[in-house]
Amino acid sequence: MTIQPTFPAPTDAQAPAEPVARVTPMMEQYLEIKAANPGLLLFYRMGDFYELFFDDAEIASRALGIMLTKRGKHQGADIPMCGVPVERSDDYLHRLIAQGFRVAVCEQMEDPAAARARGNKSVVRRDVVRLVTPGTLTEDTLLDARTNNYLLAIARMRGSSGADRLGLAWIDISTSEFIVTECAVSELAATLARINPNEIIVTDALYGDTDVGPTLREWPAVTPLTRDVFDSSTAGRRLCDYFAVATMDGLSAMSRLEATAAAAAVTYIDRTQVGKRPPLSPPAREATGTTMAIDPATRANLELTRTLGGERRGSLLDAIDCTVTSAGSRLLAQRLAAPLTDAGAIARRLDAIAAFVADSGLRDDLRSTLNAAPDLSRALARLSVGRGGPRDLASLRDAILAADQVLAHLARMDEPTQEIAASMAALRRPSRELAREFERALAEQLPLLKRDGGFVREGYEPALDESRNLRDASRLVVASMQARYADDAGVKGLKIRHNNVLGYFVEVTAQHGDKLMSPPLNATFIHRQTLAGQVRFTTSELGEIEAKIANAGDRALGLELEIFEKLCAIAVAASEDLRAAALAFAVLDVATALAKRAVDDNYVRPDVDGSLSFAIEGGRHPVVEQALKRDGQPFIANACDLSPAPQQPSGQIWLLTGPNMAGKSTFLRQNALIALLAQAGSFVPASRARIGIVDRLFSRVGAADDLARGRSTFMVEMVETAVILNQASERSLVILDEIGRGTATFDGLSIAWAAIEHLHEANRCRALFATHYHELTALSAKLPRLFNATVRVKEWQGNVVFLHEVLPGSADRSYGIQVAKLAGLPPSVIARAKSVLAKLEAQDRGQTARALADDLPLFAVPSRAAAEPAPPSESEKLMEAVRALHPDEMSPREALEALYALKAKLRNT
Ligand SMILES: Nc1ncnc2c1ncn2[C@@H]1O[C@H](COP(=O)(O)OP(=O)(O)OP(=O)(O)O)[C@@H](O)[C@H]1O
Repeated sequence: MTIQPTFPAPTDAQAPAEPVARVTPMMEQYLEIKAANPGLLLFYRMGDFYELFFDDAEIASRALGIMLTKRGKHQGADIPMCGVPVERSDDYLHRLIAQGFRVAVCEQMEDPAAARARGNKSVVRRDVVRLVTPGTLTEDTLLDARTNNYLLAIARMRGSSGADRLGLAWIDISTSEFIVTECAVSELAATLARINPNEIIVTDALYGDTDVGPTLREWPAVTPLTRDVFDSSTAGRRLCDYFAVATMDGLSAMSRLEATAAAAAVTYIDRTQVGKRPPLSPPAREATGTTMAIDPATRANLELTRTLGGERRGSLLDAIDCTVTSAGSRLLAQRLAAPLTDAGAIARRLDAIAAFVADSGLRDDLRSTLNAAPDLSRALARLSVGRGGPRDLASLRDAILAADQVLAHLARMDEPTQEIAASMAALRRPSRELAREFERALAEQLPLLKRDGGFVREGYEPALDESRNLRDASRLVVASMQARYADDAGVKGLKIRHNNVLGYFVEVTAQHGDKLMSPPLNATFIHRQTLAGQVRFTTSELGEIEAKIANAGDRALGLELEIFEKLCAIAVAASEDLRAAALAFAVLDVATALAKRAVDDNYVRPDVDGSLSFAIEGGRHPVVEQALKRDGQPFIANACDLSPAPQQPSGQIWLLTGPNMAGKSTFLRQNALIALLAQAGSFVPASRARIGIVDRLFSRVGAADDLARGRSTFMVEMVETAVILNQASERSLVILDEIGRGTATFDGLSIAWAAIEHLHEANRCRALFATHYHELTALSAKLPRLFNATVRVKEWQGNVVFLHEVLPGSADRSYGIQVAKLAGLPPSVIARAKSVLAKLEAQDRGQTARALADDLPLFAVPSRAAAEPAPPSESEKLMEAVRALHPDEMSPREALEALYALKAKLRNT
């Protein structure tokens, strides 16, 4: 089966399109397979190498830095070729996938001898056994153990309200996770940023769409596919087929849109694995609005899982992650990426952490057991797609043993919390008999590959023991032959050796060669090879023994492989229970790790509820605090209260002024991160925290151009600010750092001014606003929920000392020149800057601002209703309805229904 992208993908390497005339049979076969796999590089197996030809060869040699050679001619021209050794192909695949290529792996499907037997011109049968794409990897060597590897499918349909809706389905085949949800087109960017898929599949119509296309093109690996993969009328059948069930009822109640995306995802997996179906959990439906919405810019700015430079080190995840298993690390990353909005669910996570904070002995015991437990879900996934090895079977056995140890530790708890109790139930699910069977079957030392044999324990299978004994006995015979031959020939140094070309052979040094080649010894020793220092012989007796050894060895290996398949089938049949146990390990790892972080770094349990509170005492920035600690510096804790009156005397919007380098940005980010950690179900770096559920987190911090999209620094800043002012609700938390600084002073001041008024009057959200425009502090006189705060510094002998303390009030100056002096600007420039500043200050910009605050009508910000455009006329509605149709994505029946609906609308106008 082949994937048929309907557009020339960037990785497309086209073989020549001319008719295949007078080409060698092998080239004919190559071109046929290549044509059936457009858009993919073809790894064409030839002996110990995968070879690439034509454009593929040129692309791969450039991408991998390997030599480009040529082999034969095609249509009179040389055929470019390059190759990678099969043994190291994973490494090359990894590099190609990382660069956005997709690869079709074509294997030899028969022994070359079998092809030769068919005739001289016969070509070895070959077939594509697997398409390697970024979202469908299962090999450990190609995966990052600590992150999920998601394939995500997006389907589009017209929602009941008339607006387009998107159905999303995402799968990690290396862990079997399968989730579906729906979202609006406007939510797509944030949802994708949260899931962070490694590959996205869509219809080519959606890829080229003006609404959705630009968001998709931000992602490196998007694979457009033909419409049939996203056909909603066959979605149910394809899902039933994949899960081998008769009806979809048991597969959770998905919407039609979700089912369409889910079916597309499983169809693609089916195709890339070429018929092997990795077992997947039934699709779990993620209800909309259950997670905190965080747009991509905020996610990037807050450096949740990666820093702005793309590193894991220095991110929030890196700072708090002390999990001991890869699955735990993946789960923690997922939780941070998708904080919850349900206070009950958050409390369940926090209860588990609290239990492990309270009992350090239990926590340590669990962590050391988990540390030794294998990555169960990935081992299981490899086994189920036929790429597992003996060590994966051992992983299953060891995981079940570890489950018993974990249960024994947890039995010490008087009353396990709900999350812990659920994990315990999951750990009891896998059959213990499976572990015992594997224990009986598997040897102590295991080879990596099953084809190496030797992994079944002696005594497990009598027939296997018999073959092995025969093989080993024959080897002993060979050893005794060596002594006998040495005696017969009178050559002490005679040796019997083995290699893959000659098999067993007798070897003597060159000086004894003639003796063995002359009568009478030449009747026994048949000359095979003369090397510089040695001469090699065989004997008929040696040939017979060799055949016996080979037969017994082959039979032993055959039996071992049969046993492997049997054990594999047992494991796959138990996969649901094993997956549940794998998740329980991860949950316990995360809970104990967060408990350890809480104890080590002094984090507290936050109160998360349905209020609009935001009261942090002694708050710290988790990443900066750790960095300072490494340098032996203390972090100065700060409070922040954005709760609505009457609980607090300040205000829901804090306007933070203060000198450069004082710690404004740190303060803003730490409060956003505390809210995020709390809702992800973690303790937080503070001495007390009460947080009313935040539905969306917005930030506008830092400045970077987006030249790739043709946006200047200021444009990026304004686009992000626009999103906030248009979308933030009363439940949102907004942090804005120095908006307006990227343009002329008065333009910037005016924009910042108007933005604060809008946040106060229209959005009514909780917000922190840092600025160098001290004029803005005048606004607090008019806006009752605006509160001025400042970061304290001390001046000492003309220098500025940063105290990093946030206090009520406003800064009178920025100390920019002092900071510039600290940074080493030439003294002449500093002196000149001081005199310019003195002149500017004499003009007193503050006066103007105060006048503005007095003059402007307070409610100059239009209310939401007033800002809304007039309702559309009937004919506009009709035109909108036509525009929203996507004929390429409709079945004939849907198209007909749409046509009737339009006629009905026309009658209403
Ligand atoms: N609460 C704190 N305790 C100790 N050190 C801090 C604290 N806050 C910030 N710092 C230190 O001060 C440095 C500057 O902080 P930050 O970038 O937040 O300042 P800023 O006021 O936003 O500066 P600018 O206005 O120049 O952007 C940080 O890198 C950190 O090392």
